[in-house]
Amino acid sequence: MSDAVLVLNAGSSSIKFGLFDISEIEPRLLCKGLLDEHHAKPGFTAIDGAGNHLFEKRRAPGDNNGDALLADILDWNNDYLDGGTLAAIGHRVVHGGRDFTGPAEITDKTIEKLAALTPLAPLHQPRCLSPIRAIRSLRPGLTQIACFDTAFHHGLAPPVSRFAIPRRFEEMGIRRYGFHGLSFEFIASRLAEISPNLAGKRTVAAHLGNGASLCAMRNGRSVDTTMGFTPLDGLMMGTRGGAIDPGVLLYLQQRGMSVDDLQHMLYQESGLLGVSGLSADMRVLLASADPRAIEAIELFTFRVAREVSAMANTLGGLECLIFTGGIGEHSAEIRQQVCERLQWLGVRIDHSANDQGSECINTENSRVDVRVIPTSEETVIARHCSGILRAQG
Ligand SMILES: Nc1ncnc2c1ncn2[C@@H]1O[C@H](COP(=O)(O)OP(=O)(O)O)[C@@H](O)[C@H]1O
Ligand SMILES: CC(=O)OP(=O)(O)O
Ligand SMILES: [Mg+2]
Repeated sequence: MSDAVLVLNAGSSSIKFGLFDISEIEPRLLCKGLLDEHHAKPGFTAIDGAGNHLFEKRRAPGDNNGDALLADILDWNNDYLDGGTLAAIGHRVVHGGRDFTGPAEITDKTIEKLAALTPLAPLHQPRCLSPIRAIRSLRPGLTQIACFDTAFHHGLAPPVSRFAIPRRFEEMGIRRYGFHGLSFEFIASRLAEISPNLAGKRTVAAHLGNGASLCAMRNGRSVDTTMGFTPLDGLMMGTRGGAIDPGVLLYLQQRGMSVDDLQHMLYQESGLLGVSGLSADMRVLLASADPRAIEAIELFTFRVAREVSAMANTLGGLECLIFTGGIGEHSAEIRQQVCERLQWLGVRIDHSANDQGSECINTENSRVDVRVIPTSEETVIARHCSGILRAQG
């Protein structure tokens, strides 16, 4: 066994990991899994690239110390690699701010700069930084590389990147950054693999997971996206409401709501959870007959379709629509509801292809190519790590 990289993807609702062999230019997935701190018995499970169960380690109920769980994964990796070397750990870091426009090797200075961005992604940044810090103390000599959700969008320029507020705030870095860039970068690479013709189309990629955003892209580049300065903007999400009239926030503050309470409401109590009053999990809502669940789903699909139209405006048309993320990949019902609202843009889906979750789900007479493409942020991170390690020799 040769060199490998371990990738950690700390999202808002899960911590995913992937172990990749990087002896060839294109990293090869060896195994992947979920680190589950909230399970009754915290621990992790691992499956191989074909989905076969490989390993499970569980701790006693309540023993959810993140550092101990990471130590378990590192120990298991050691056994699994059987003499192979763990060359680096790659991390998804949600906010790179102004300073990080591409992958970066982690140093104490990097950690300090990334920690300073916590107010811009309070749900995510601490979850990304905590394993980085833990591994620095568990394996001080091990190379760690941060790959940023914001980096794919770093070429966004005015007017797309700009808020209509006084310019002095833009000089402070208050602009639209965009997120889910590692996922969109993966989608762009898949489109190029499927056909160069597809990659050149005016495309909107819909990453619909616990967090959700759209990316307008063409020829492998982001030209617009729905998230902004923080991952609160744009679409409705599991616990985030997306775009909101800022006057609501002023009003609530004037009525005595504290900044912390407001932050909690916007990041943790809104979205599908807030509107349904039942759950942030789309599966639960789709299975429910409660009218509030139905209304939450209706608002979700309405907002996706509305923002797809806005992205089509930036692109000057819509030729390709991609669904990805936990909801986008797995829910035929949500894809159908979104596509129904986009018929005026020429979107037509084949219901049986959609129900089967086929890759291509548009009808022959659809003006828009509609695809379901499973994303892999972990693969993109492994590619960046491999590139950096190769460049270092
Ligand atoms: N079969 C399904 N039908 C509808 N929604 C699903 C399905 N499977 C997963 N999901 C949704 O996907 C969400 C998780 O998406 P994912 O992209 O994995 O999350 P994260 O944003 O944490 O990376 C879950 O909250 C759930 O709502
Ligand atoms: C940026 C973001 O919202 O990430 P996630 O989907 O993992 O919550
Ligand atoms: Mg995610």
